[in-house]
Amino acid sequence: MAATATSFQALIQPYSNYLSSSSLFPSSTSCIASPSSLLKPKIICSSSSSSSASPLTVVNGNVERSSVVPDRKEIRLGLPSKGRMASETLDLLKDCQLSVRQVNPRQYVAEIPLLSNLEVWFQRQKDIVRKILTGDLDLGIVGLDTVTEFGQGNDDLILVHDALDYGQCHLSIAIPKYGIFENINSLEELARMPQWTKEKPLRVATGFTYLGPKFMEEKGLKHVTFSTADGALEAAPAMGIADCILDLVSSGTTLRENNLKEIDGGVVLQSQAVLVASRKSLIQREGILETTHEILERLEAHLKAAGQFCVTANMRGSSMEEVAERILSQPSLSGLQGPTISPVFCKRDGKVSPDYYAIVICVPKKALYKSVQQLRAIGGSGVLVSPLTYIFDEETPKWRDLLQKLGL
Ligand SMILES: Nc1ncnc2c1ncn2[C@@H]1O[C@H](COP(=O)(O)OP(=O)(O)OP(=O)(O)O)[C@@H](O)[C@H]1O
Ligand SMILES: O=P(O)(O)OC[C@H]1O[C@H](OP(=O)(O)OP(=O)(O)O)[C@H](O)[C@@H]1O
Ligand SMILES: [Mg+2]
Repeated sequence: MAATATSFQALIQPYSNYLSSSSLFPSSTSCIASPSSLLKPKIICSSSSSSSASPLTVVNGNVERSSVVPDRKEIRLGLPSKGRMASETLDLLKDCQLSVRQVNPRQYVAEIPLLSNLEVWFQRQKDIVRKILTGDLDLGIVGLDTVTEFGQGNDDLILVHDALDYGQCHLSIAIPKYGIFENINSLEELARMPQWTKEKPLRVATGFTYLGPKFMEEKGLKHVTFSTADGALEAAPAMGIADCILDLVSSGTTLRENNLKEIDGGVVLQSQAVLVASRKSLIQREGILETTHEILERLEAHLKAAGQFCVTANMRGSSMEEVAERILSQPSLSGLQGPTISPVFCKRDGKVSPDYYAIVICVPKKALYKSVQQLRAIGGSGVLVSPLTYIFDEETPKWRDLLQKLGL
């Protein structure tokens, strides 16, 4: 087993079994057995209202919950209260006709009028994850990085939708471009540097005090120590506080501006916004499965539609089959399940017959112009392009997955 010559060393070693799993959500992992939870003292507080009540254990800000969900009627959904995910989350819900009605921005409770048994609670992202674990929230929309860092492999967290298509970033190690790191370009090379010893370990600055040590341990890096700060981590190497950082990257601008570079094999996690839920809530709380099903169906149908345009065009031809053959001869015109073709009837010389055909296809947004060119090439005219609100599949694949995860 790899040893880390640090203040983490004593903490990591006894828990190496928990750290060695490569799965994000190993079924047997407990959230209390983690290096970061052990960084802070366990606070044991007794309930003052009842002498017989069992003490609450607060671990790394997470209150361990009982196996029974708190007794309340409403289903609670946590949404980011501020920051870069907040407005995009509200926009996504609005696009799914699930607009959130908030009386004023400083009020932390709101509603989605279409979902009558649901309360929305605006919270910091990490608190959404913590509160799902304590049972104070049932569902939440947050970044996968936050779920993974603060969920710490807890089996109660279930990803209902793992790709909401915004908030994309990755958690990555970055090292200086200069000095002893000039020719270092991979995690392997970083690990092999002779500079890191028991007495003088590699110093990593990160806000991810659970995932950081876990990743280094899994990659077999010896002699690593971690320090933490709440932001502007990119300054740490230049300030001499750390040798490298482990932080979120999206455009890469902050790294570049601070003379830092990513390295091969240094990505810990790819992240985007996800819908997460408490397994216990999903199983025990009345009405939650129906509400989750509706949210999930709308999300999936909207996300599928968001990448497509609906294209209609007119086309002359001798029959529907002949028109279909011409359309299907073009690679960008096959639509979702093939083209819809309807005859457009005209009266000529007193006789009603199909004069031309109207075709309807779904086209990926990225391929729109190519599709229009191909339509024209086979005699299409009067091409109309409109956005799509939803594409409902016969069955929601993610719903099937969820039922399977719940053993239902
Ligand atoms: N470039 C990025 N940097 C940081 N987070 C990003 C980036 N791009 C997307 N994200 C997502 O946004 C989340 C962070 O949002 P934000 O910075 O608003 O919150 P925060 O500052 O971490 O929250 P808090 O103030 O509660 O600590 C990340 O967890 C991640 O999922
Ligand atoms: O790759 P980029 O697009 O440059 O984004 C990455 C930066 O954005 C985040 O910081 P944030 O803006 O949240 O400020 P913070 O450092 O105070 O956390 C993150 O911690 C990085 O510093
Ligand atoms: Mg930052």
